[in-house]
Amino acid sequence: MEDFDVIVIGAGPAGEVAAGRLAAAGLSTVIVESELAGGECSYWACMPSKALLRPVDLAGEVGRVTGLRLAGPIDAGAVLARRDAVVSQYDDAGQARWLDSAGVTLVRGAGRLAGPRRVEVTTADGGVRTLVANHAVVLATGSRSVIPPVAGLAAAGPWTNREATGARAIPERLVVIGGGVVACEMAQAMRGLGSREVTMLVRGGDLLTRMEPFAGEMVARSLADQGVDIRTHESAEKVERPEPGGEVTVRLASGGTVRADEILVAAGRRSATDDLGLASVGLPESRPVEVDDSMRATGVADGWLYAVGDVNGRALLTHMGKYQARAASDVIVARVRGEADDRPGMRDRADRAGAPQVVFTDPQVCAVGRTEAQARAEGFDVRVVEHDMEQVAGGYLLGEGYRGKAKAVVDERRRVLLGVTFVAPGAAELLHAATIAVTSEVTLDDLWHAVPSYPTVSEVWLRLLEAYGL
Ligand SMILES: Cc1cc2nc3c(=O)[nH]c(=O)nc-3n(C[C@H](O)[C@H](O)[C@H](O)COP(=O)(O)OP(=O)(O)OC[C@H]3O[C@@H](n4cnc5c(N)ncnc54)[C@H](O)[C@@H]3O)c2cc1C
Ligand SMILES: NC(=O)c1ccc[n+]([C@@H]2O[C@H](COP(=O)([O-])OP(=O)(O)OC[C@H]3O[C@@H](n4cnc5c(N)ncnc54)[C@H](O)[C@@H]3O)[C@@H](O)[C@H]2O)c1
Repeated sequence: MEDFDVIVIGAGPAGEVAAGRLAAAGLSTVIVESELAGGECSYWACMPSKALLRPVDLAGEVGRVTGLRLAGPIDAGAVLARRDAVVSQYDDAGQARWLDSAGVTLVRGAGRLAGPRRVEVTTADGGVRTLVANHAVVLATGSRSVIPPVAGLAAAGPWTNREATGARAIPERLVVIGGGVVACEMAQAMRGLGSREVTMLVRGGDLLTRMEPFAGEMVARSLADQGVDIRTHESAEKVERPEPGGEVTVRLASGGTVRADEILVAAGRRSATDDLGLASVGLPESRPVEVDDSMRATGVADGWLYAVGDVNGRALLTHMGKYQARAASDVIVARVRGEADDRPGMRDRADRAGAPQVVFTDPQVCAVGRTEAQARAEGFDVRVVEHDMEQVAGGYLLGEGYRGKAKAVVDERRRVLLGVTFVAPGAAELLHAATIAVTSEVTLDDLWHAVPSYPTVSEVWLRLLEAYGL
């Protein structure tokens, strides 16, 4: 039996941030990892997907600038090699060194709760190590892809985010199940990198349904212009792949058939809580771990269990998992020291207000706070202002055919922003200004004095305020 002040299970971004901060505060900290330190984000999600999308994005930009022209198609082989470098050739030695330098003990194996403050780790050789926490256990086990129960789908060996972001070659023909973030980003990447046919099967009528409706519409238009075949109100009824790795045939609910070389399932994710021993501490299995705003698991006596990142289901985003990890670790340290545990940084308020997110399609979708529909459903006195971003000098200058749209959702009672969405090429870096305004509840009258430079796309802020009537 080995004892530590805190045990963290899962060394993805959320777990690593929690462990690093706890160790920096002087608590003896162990982190348990069953695969690669760095987690889904580093090897099979954020990092490789953005490495694949970056050249596609830039090619789109070049295509809009008069006088510039790509010399030929994107060199997909070089892009895949660059992706391999971005994921450190799927080797976590660098992350392990960082943990070591931060004073965190890394234990490799699958962690499982075995009663209060006790974790059993099954190691690669089949051995079991028992760890005991003096103060707290932090669950940071992330999430896994959902494979819908479509006949023949699981047996067809579909791609999930792992195989798509880790592709060894670009498939000639790809069929994608889903219309969410992974589906849109990967459809864009594969088409841009050379797939001849990309077909998206979208259950409902729209893409990116958690965003403002115009976001999904603009991304759909752009994907269609690039040759992606988007089939809305369509789903796979049966999947056949007689030869492993051979052609896939998808029978559609509407009666048709799509044939492809690969099938990507991008139908959402579920918290990685199977086989985590949650029942041993009285929590339901196979569900997100419910937490309060200090990230403490609800319903666990003595409050020693915390959950950060995808595993708690609050916001499946790396930056939000890391934000939650900072709150949880500071709270744990304060509670160990007997200090106030409710200082300003110690409670999650950003998730409730609407986490910021960028979808790295062309155009990029950047949103923070509530959508108009959410704000109305929550009973706010809502007013909406919108502006087309190509009408801003900075946008117009970015290229021929540049199109963008901004929308702000205003709380009329307080004259503050409840949410902002930008959909435009290269808009990602615009988002943080909106995040500051929404989070800090800056009044529109104060925003008026934040003068955007000419001629930048940020002048859209001025246009939104003018549209409001300032
Ligand atoms: C294709 C794709 C692209 C994405 N792009 C973005 C993006 O651009 N920006 C963004 O913010 N988010 C993005 N996300 C979401 C992002 O990847 C996740 O929100 C993030 O990885 C969550 O971090 P985490 O630390 O909670 O979990 P994870 O990154 O999933 O890490 C969890 C870790 O826990 C380990 N683990 C699990 N169970 C055990 C166990 N029992 N014992 C020991 N170890 C265990 C796992 O091996 C893993 O290393 C993307 C997701 C996908 C699928
Ligand atoms: N740039 C980013 O920030 C980024 C990029 C990728 C992923 N992510 C995160 O990862 C998470 C997972 O992404 P995702 O795209 O897998 O999920 P998602 O929830 O965004 O989209 C899931 C899609 O699958 C569809 N779907 C669900 N069940 C289905 C079924 N049975 N049959 C057919 N279609 C079905 C949904 O209608 C939806 O279109 C997201 O919550 C997102 O926040 C973030």
